[in-house]
Amino acid sequence: MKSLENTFKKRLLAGETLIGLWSSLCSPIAAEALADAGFDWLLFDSEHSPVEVAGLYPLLQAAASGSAEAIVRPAWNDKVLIKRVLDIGAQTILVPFVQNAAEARAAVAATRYPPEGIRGVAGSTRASRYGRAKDYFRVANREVCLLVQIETGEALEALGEIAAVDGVDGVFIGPSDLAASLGHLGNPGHEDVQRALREAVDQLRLLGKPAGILATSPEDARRYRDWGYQFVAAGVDLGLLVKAADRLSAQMA
Ligand SMILES: O=C(O)C(=O)C[C@H](O)[C@@H](O)CO
Repeated sequence: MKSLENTFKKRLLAGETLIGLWSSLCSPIAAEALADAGFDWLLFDSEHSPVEVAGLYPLLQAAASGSAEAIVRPAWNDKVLIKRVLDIGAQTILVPFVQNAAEARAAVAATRYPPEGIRGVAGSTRASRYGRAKDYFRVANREVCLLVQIETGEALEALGEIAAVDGVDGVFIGPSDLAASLGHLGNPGHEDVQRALREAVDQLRLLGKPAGILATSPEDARRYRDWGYQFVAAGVDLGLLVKAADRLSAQMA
């Protein structure tokens, strides 16, 4: 038995634009249903949802049969959390709150087995197909896709050095946190924030590093895609559910 190829990474590095959905629901039923909704990727967020590593496991299992590639956002740039998320079979991870090149290098090291990094070794995990993937240790480092998240003005200042870190495959800009950091909490649509988002993608394009972002409306998602963001979450599952429920109840009022 062979290791699974990371097709998200392959497509991203080939320059494809990949449209995804952000998942905060922490529901294996929702994960299974959404994984076949036609998105290229589905991100399970354990930073801003109540799911822990044990709860991520059934989400990854549920999404595995679908056409969307699973991505996990660990709660923090923490080598233990990253190791545990990789062990349960996530191949692509989005590491939040990376502020400078040193933090980006720490994230890279956490995702790599020695000698390239410091990831701890487990014999039988979902990642190694329970030890049956004979090529696993040979290809594991290569198949990890590391996306790092920029969330502050300080991190934007360091964008060039973060993007240049070997092993960083893509840079995701978090509009909500960036808005807060730039003094516009709750208003990522503010012109200062939008200008910063546009300048960030322009800079990343010049550096040849894929840029990602989260939108909460199709209009925003299309605009970000048109600006050159290459992996774009077009919405959040919980938000979609709430909007649809509110609309239905209003129609019945
Ligand atoms: O800054 C952002 O934007 C994010 O990090 C995404 C948020 O955590 C949130 O909107 C996800 O539901």
